[in-house]
Amino acid sequence: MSVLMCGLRPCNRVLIRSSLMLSGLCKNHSSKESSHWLDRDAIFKELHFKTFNQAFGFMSRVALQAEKMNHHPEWFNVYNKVQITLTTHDCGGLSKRDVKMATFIDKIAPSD
Ligand SMILES: C[C@H](O)[C@H](O)[C@H]1CNC2=NC(N)=NC(=O)C2=N1
Repeated sequence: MSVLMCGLRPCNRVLIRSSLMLSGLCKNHSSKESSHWLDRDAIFKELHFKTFNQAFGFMSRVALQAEKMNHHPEWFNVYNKVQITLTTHDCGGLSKRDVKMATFIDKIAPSD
């Protein structure tokens, strides 16, 4: 954990981490010595909403942005919770598109 990430809000830490990693552009740090567990470069966030309708409305906005960017989240929704994983499948790791999508999501997501 770099000194940059200590003391920052989790979402800022994640964005700082992904920006640091992106300096190498799409580096895939998959661990070769793992016992077949998938180790991937991705960023993850869980969002909570007051209602299912608000959660679904948020997902609709992200879906439109995903189509506009041609960059789609991996996500799971149950009732008022949305779990989002961002990674770039074309390069098997993180790219600037993930940071752009995460920034868009942070702008429209409800504050903690
Ligand atoms: C063919 C199509 O343009 C590609 O598969 C796009 C679609 N959406 C995508 N979404 C994500 N997260 N990563 C990709 O590499 C990607 N590639």
